[in-house]
Amino acid sequence: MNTKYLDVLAQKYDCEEKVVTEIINLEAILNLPKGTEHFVSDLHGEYQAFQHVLRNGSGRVKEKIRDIFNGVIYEHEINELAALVYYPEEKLPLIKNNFDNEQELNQWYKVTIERMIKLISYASSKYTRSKLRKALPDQFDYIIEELLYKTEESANKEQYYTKIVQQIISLGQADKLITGLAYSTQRLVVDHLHVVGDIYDRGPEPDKIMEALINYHSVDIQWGNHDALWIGAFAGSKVCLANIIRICARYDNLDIIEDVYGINLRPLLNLAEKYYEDNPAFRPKIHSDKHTTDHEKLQITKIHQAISMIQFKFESPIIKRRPNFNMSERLLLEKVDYDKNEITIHGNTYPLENTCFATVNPEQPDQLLEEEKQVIDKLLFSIQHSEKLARHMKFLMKKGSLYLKYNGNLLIHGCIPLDENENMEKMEIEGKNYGGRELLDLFEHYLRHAFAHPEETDDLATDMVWYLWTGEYSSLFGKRAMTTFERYFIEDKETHKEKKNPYYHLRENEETCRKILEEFDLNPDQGHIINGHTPVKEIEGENPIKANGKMIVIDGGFSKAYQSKTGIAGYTLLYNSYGMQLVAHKHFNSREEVLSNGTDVLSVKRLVDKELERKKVRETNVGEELLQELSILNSLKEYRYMK
Ligand SMILES: O=P(O)(O)OC[C@H]1O[C@](O)(COP(=O)(O)O)[C@@H](O)[C@@H]1O
Ligand SMILES: [Mn+2]
Repeated sequence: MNTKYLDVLAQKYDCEEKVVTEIINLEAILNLPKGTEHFVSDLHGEYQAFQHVLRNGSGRVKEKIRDIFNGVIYEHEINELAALVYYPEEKLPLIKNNFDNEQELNQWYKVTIERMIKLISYASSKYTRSKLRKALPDQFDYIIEELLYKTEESANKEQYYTKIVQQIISLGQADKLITGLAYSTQRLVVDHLHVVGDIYDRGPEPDKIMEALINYHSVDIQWGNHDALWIGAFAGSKVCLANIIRICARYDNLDIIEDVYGINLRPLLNLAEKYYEDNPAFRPKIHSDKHTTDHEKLQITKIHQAISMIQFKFESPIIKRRPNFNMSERLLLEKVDYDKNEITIHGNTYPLENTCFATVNPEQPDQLLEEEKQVIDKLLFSIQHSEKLARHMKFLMKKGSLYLKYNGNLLIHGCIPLDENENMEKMEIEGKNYGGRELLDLFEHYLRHAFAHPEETDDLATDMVWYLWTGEYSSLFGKRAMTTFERYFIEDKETHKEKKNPYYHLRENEETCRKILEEFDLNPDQGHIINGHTPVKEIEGENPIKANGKMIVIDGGFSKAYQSKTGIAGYTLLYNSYGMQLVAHKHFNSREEVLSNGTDVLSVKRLVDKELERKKVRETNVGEELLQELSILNSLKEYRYMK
């Protein structure tokens, strides 16, 4: 070990006792049970449902409450306490309304604070004191620690405890303390959160999800295809930019672009008003809780057409300058017979409907009008100068990656592209063939390069981000081609089908999954692949746990738009020291419902895997880092203090 480095370290550990204390501390942590990991995916802008799952820890909060209080307090009190932990600010006034004198209220405060302290003590039992301290609300950490370490047997202590609580109440601090305790409990119940992709698109509040993640104590993100699309737009890809606006228009979510991220849509609207009319294929999908007027709907329909046509035009030059993307079949504007209003794809000719080709020059269909170019340039400028979007995208980059190896598992949104014979599919990039892990690493390299060079709009890295959205060997897309054009303009549904990568049926086989885990240097006996991206259709009997438990698919559809297909409202996965449990969530109606009757969204749990022995921190990613630190500290001890 480099002695210079040890000398620097010795400044922090300037006596033997300090080194020894830290060594003992790390050893102790290594022997604690591993913290609980929480996996979610395909949030698709559904902030309300997501934040509920975060607050209740996919049912963990209720479970802990039951562990302590089942048979001790009434069921309605259990529900009330749970609702208080999830939504303290909203629940407190509701409860307080029930009391008509101060004495009763104070008694309730006393009992509740005591119960919450018990809950925190239980929820933190597998953590060190230092970790617990970090989870406590700053302004009350001293007081809570005092309350936590009171010993029930001692009468003196009991008095002391009662006095503290009385003081808190009489000083008007009880609500704040209860709120702080509630958030600490939420935090202790889940140690680390994994978001396995697709935060953006379709739903109304992706920005709020981003804010929640930014404020979350410990999180990582595996990018989904929709997240990559947003990153691409911010990184200078005009075709990605057109896509995100198209999807927002389609789902009646343009306010995300306009109000949340502050992008002026006026130039696009002007263009849309000039060239487009009403068109049934482009009317927004309206959610029931939105009050969009007919006039607004018409405007959105026009914008939707304008931006879709811009998108199709931008696709052509990329396809032409990147022959290795192998997408010439997707040069659809060139396959249209503009006189006959039909298109020939794969040798079949189809009539076109709901077309909106007013800005298309049949001689050169991918040519953008000057106005279209100006609109997209202005949009790109505003997107890249939105402070809020910059903050969100930087966070996606900082915490995100294309895949993650974590505690022996492989987390990936989409797939590992495979051929029918289970071989890693290879893609040629700059004269070399890449497959499997190597291909994914290269994709990630390009995405990061594109992000670091937002001024480049047509280079390979930027085009590659779009490829990740829609290319046949993209690990995020996992399908052969995206049939957006066909779905707007061709009636025959056969043309709408998007053929999935063989991965999606091969992943049912245990052997395939083991092979993939090995490709990523993971132990196939212990590891699992955790996937999002493809909604599991419980309704049709599909099982999210595949390949003898090696493969877990957790996209159950937080996305409201997909819930009729899946039949549930999303899966989440919990992985604690005892094993893995999959939770299927029923529809989340509203926080009001949870608040008023305290009943939770009922969740069904399924055991995926049970650890034979309780898993310790030593066997985790964090443990690996701690072991390294430990070895450095041991070197320091020998070098400085054993001479
Ligand atoms: O349901 P929509 O809005 O038509 O979107 C369909 C498109 O979304 C995709 O499924 C990609 O989105 P997901 O990652 O959510 O599956 C495309 O394959 C498909 O073309
Ligand atoms: Mn996806």
